[in-house]
Amino acid sequence: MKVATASEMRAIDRCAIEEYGIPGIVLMENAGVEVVKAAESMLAGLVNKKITIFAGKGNNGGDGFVAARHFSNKGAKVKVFLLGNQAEIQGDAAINCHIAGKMGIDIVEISGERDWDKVNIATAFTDCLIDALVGTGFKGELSLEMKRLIAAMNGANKPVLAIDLPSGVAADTGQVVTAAVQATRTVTLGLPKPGVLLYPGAAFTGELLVADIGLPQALLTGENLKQNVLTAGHICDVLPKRCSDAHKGMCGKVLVVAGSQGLTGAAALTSNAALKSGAGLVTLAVAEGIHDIMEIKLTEVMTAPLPEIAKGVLGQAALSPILTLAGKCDALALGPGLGSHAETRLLVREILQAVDKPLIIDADGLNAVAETGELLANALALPVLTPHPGEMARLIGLSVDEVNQDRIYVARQAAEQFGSVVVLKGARTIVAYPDGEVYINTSGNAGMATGGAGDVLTGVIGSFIAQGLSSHTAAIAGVYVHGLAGDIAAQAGLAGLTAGDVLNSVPAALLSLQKL
Ligand SMILES: NC(=O)C1=CN([C@@H]2O[C@H](COP(=O)(O)OP(=O)(O)OC[C@H]3O[C@@H](n4cnc5c(N)ncnc54)[C@H](O)[C@@H]3O)[C@@H](O)[C@H]2O)[C@@H](O)CC1
Ligand SMILES: [K+]
Repeated sequence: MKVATASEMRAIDRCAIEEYGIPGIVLMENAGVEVVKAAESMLAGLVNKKITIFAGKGNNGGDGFVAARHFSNKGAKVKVFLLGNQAEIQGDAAINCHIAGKMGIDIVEISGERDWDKVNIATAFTDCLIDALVGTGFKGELSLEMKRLIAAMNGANKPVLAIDLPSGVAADTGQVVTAAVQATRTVTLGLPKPGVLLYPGAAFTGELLVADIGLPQALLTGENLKQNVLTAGHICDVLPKRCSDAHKGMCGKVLVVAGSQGLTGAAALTSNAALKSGAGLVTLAVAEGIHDIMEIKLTEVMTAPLPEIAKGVLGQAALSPILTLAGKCDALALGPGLGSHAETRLLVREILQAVDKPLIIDADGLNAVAETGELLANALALPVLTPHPGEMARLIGLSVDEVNQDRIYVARQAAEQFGSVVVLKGARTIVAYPDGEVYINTSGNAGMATGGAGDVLTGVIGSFIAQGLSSHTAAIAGVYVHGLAGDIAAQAGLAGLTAGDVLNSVPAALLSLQKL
């Protein structure tokens, strides 16, 4: 499913109205009806239920007035609190406000303190609150009255249904500057907005329903919409398959260049993840000082000792053997736990210049890339970069906060700048491509915020590339499978989930996707 920004959604609405001739008031009617359906199922019926609607003066409030009518028709007791005066409402929202008034629905214009008393009484005795304050038209800082209403709703301890997105959540980024409605359920209209998928907005959204409000499918699936929700449907048909007479040499060979003194686990996790996600042969190239340890740690992975400049630290002398090993492999996973020695960074840059195999670059490999990103533009296959927000911040010279404020924008910029697929890790990992296409991942959980989880992801993506997937497909497949493996592992409990648990659940994740 596509994801639409506020301006894209406005353009879709406009096109539906002006080009297709669907009256805006029909869309608003459909939106209100869908909201009522969602409330009806949330409350297990509406007869005699007390419903309190908080409406703004825009079209989000208009949806609320439509819902008020249908709630009333279904036997609910409805009260609408309007933030402003009825006379200020315009267009379709004004028409629906007028009809609701004609139907005898109690509409309270919030102006003085006595109205706030009414708000407090209503929220105390209501069965459900409807947030129709503001949707995609939210701009700037919340007004004081809006903040006060949001506090009243959040303090009521009642089920809250938000229309389109919880008021206070920025539609395009998911940012919550001061406050936002904490919804139990959100009915988003037409297409999800980034704000209901990205954190912190996603945490305010509650259960997310996407409502069909009658917009033409062609508008909801247009190629101009560059954001997508990444789900199993995108990848279950493209995952690598083994033929029944397969032998190990046919199933993808991965070279992992990773690990250093004190960071041997990263190398082990990446290599094992490549095997667990189906690669036939995996070779780990490490500094000779840690080679014996890796031989003990790893059973199925082959290991290659390389010249070192200090114990466990690779330098430029490792270039030639790495290129020889890479020549025999289908993909190269570079970076986890390599360390930040200046000569190791130099080695990474030399590898990037000389290697002619598809690359996935993570962790310390990325820090080397930050200095000479243009090297990637000439890579044979589209490289895949997998930064966490800290690494992304270093890659593009922003702070971590700036990265997290607009994860889609930042990932997209980096993909364009480095001519690579960029996987910006974190809750709701973003996969961005140089042409601006973006996927927002939906698998995974908070238990995966644990050391080594990223190393596993690198191994999975490297393995998929080695098994013949394009970097383009391997990135989204790897991200989704990795999250799903984490979800399977989390069935035994979120707390204490380890990267090793994620790794061990990769085969089960692949199996469950094959069954779809
Ligand atoms: N044809 C359409 O455009 C449709 C729009 N729909 C609804 O309309 C919404 C968008 O409507 P609008 O563009 O009218 O905008 P909204 O209704 O989302 O917001 C505009 C209102 O919010 C207030 N507001 C904005 N920022 C504020 C802030 N920081 N503090 C306090 N108040 C603030 C404005 O003063 C105005 O009253 C969608 O989210 C959706 O719910 C649906 O009815 C479907 C059809
Ligand atoms: K809302």
